[in-house]
Amino acid sequence: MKTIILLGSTGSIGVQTLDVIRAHPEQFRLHALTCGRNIELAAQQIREFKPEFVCVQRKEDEEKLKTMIPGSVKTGYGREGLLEAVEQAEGDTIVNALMGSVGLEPTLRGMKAKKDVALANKETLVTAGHIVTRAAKENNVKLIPIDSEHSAIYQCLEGNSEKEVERLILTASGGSFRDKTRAELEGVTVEDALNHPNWSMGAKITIDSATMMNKGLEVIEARWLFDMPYEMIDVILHKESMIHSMVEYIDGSVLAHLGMPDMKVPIQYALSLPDRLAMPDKKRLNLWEIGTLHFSKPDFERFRCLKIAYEAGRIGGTAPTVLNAANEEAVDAFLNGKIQFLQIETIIEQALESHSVIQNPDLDTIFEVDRMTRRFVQTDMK
Ligand SMILES: NC(=O)C1=CN([C@@H]2O[C@H](COP(=O)(O)OP(=O)(O)OC[C@H]3O[C@@H](n4cnc5c(N)ncnc54)[C@H](OP(=O)(O)O)[C@@H]3O)[C@@H](O)[C@H]2O)C=CC1
Ligand SMILES: CC(=O)[C@@H](O)[C@H](O)COP(=O)(O)O
Ligand SMILES: [Mn+2]
Repeated sequence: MKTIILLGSTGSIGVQTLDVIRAHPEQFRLHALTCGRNIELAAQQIREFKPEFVCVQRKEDEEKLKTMIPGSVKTGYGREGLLEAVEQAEGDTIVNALMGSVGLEPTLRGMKAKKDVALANKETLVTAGHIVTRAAKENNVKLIPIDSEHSAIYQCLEGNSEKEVERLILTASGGSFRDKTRAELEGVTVEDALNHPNWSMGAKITIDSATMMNKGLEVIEARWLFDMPYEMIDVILHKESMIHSMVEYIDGSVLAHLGMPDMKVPIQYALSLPDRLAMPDKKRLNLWEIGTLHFSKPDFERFRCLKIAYEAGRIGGTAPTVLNAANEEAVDAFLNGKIQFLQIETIIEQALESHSVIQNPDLDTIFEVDRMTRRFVQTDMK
């Protein structure tokens, strides 16, 4: 029986993680959960899964939540509450399904508390990949990818020597606007952008997918998870999202991971590996029904965020921290109707241009650069 600490239980990945736990009560038990502001859903989850510790984002919500759940459940709120959740004595594995760089500190504290981390929260690796991967090694804990592309690559690497890898190939759907020209992106709406063709996900990642910053963040995520240089990480457009990613070896063999787009599969694998558990109700991939899969090379001028992310990744140091923080702020502004879709990339470029990169930053520097970048973007948008 594995005990789970789930950060971000009310989000898209969080809810699907609970689906996996529900389906395998003999394998997994929920020890703690955290949510942001959706305390109604959290209260339902608490009544069903009976965790011993729960945390919400705001103090006023903690008080409200206490009136909705059994008095025996311990509660917390905010940053301290998140850290208390990951430092619980019980809990083998943390599932980090938080959105944004708020997930960084809980990941590091959880590793220090000797917990394995199953990571959906890619922003953590983008903003401080060198610190997170070092913490995993120093504390001798596992850092397991949940992101579908990285789960695919992880599986395609299994049983093979990393020295024989020629390149990693991340597949990209192209997002909600994959068939639009750059000119057609002028004036697209939030509603259109949130309409992802293949995946039902949280709002922020769905916008990232539409700008293709999601793939840029994933390139940086892959660089840290698999310790590969950017020259060995490629992106290919594949609109069906059925090949989840590939690894090409030095003999020309390409290993791919295929399946229907469904995040429960990589979530379950991250919790059960090296074993695989059954998923009886899952819609199976029938290639004879699908017939044709499509592939093309991404145009870096059309998908400028992908180019910007590669550049920031290659510069290194605090550049990816700025990229991530500026993107989080810009996407939030777009979702709230404050800016146009194409301004997202412009804002990120401006933030990067005005920043003097610090190489090999420590954690305090990362936090400071994250804060300063958010302030820069917010001031710039006024
Ligand atoms: N959704 C997907 O299919 C995939 C997601 N990912 C990655 O997984 C992560 C989560 O994505 P997704 O589930 O879509 O996101 P959602 O926005 O759906 O969920 C985010 C979760 O984090 C909580 N949260 C947000 N901000 C805070 C905060 N400041 N303090 C505490 N809790 C907070 C939310 O709480 P509440 O809602 O209660 O406010 C919610 O539970 C992201 O990094 C994303 O890139 C990766 C691959 C696929
Ligand atoms: C499900 C998942 O892992 C997402 O990150 C997904 O990959 C988004 O799709 P695209 O970024 O390829 O549109
Ligand atoms: Mn992904």
